[in-house]
Amino acid sequence: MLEDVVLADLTAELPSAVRLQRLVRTLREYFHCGAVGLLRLDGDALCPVAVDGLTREALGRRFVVAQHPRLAAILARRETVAFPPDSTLPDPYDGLVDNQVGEPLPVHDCMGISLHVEGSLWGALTLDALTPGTFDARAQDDLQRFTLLVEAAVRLTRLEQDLRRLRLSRSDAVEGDGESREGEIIGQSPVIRQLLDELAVVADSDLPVLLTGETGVGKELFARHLHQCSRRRRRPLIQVNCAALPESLAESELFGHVKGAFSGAGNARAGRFEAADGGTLFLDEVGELPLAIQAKLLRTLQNGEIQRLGEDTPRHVEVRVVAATNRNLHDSVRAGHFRADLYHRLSVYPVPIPPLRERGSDTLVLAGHFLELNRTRLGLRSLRLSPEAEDALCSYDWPGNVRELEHVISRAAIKALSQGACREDIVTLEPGLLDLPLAMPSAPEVAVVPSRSQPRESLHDSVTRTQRQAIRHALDSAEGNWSAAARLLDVDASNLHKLARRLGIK
Ligand SMILES: Nc1ncnc2c1ncn2[C@@H]1O[C@H](COP(=O)(O)OP(=O)(O)OP(=O)(O)O)[C@@H](O)[C@H]1O
Repeated sequence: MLEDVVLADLTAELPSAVRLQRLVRTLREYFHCGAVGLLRLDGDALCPVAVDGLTREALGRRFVVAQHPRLAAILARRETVAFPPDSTLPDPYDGLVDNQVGEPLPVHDCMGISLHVEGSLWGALTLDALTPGTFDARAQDDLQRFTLLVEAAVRLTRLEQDLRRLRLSRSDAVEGDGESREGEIIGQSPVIRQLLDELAVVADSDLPVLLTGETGVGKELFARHLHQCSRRRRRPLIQVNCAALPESLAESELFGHVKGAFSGAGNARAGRFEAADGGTLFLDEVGELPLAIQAKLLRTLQNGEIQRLGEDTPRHVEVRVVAATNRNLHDSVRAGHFRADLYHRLSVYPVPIPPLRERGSDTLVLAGHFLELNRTRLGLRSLRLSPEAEDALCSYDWPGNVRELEHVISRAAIKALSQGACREDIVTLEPGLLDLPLAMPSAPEVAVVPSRSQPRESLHDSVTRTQRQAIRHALDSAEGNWSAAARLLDVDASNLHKLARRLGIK
């Protein structure tokens, strides 16, 4: 029964975007139709918040109601409005239905109904069926009946969003409620909301996803979120950092090996692909994968089979691959460092994660989140930013993105505490406290001329000291992540490793 399925989803602990996504999918299955859209009224336009059977472009659209007579007719009434195949009114989804490949919609059935939440018009639900006659009188009645459930799901989502907003707006944190959770995606800016909506849609498909974006934007966090939102969430999520895989071990790490496959292979071992069977394999920094392994990865993506090193018989694996990179893979392909065919396989669904500087007020929302985490860790009653510190955070460019912000706040909080800045249990972060990390020098700026206090330092010593400083600083900023540090210094990760070893940096 449709009611049972929807009710189960309403009471299950699901991210709200996933709940709405499952709802439209359930409706599409129940009504045996080609596409279902749940649209929220935003000013003069209807904006899809969950779709099934429509292309991803539909999600980013604003359908201005006055330009779409079908939508206007649906919004004008409180009961099901049906458009039979002979209706002359244009369908707003022309070219957006998934199997249309941009073709105009053929003769089809359509029906829709307006949705009301807390007494006011909220939006609309639309259904399109490519087989005329699908939406008979009974289907129209059913839609009317189920609308109550759809409205309940929308109301629940709204309540959750209000609660979340309330929680985040309490920058003046009250006594320890410990509600700020690590690993949670924080952000209310339109770009992040749209991103989350998009991920909710793609999560349930098995399409490979390629997350791109600068260092520290949260690619790993979003990859985890994608897995959590997918039907695979009870199965493993296995992460592989491709930059940390030495070429000699990469094959056995990914695909496993049999006993004696190479010297040192004392026992047979399953690789990461097998470990991720039924779940998700997250290939972080995929742009760093050695070319020889790229060919093998491509084969696995093509036929779903892996071959353990030293074994002849292939094994079948059922794995969804999510990859991430902060390189421009187009450039890597052009430079011959990345296979074009693998690039096309991995980027079936590319998801660019926006840099922090494009997320508007999210900088302060995130700062509030990290402050709250530090407050709990440091056992403080209250911790807040001074207005000057807020201004400084907002006017900074954040080349290291959210990771850099996280560090800035942690350092500033600890510094404030260590300097005894506590007054009646309230710590105010003064702007000066942010100066050090905010002025994070890029590599060339670190290369300072020896100071007067070291007049006899040789050129060699001076260079070594500067290199050491720059590497430590970059590693510190990148939280010990070598590839991220290499990117901050604009050097190759393996060169950085070599140089660090020579300089005695562990
Ligand atoms: N929207 C967000 N909400 C809360 N925390 C975030 C958010 N985005 C990123 N973070 C935090 O910032 C840090 C860096 O994120 P993450 O490691 O996912 O970035 P990344 O893009 O994978 O970086 P890199 O390319 O350098 O590996 C992590 O501690 C993560 O939890």
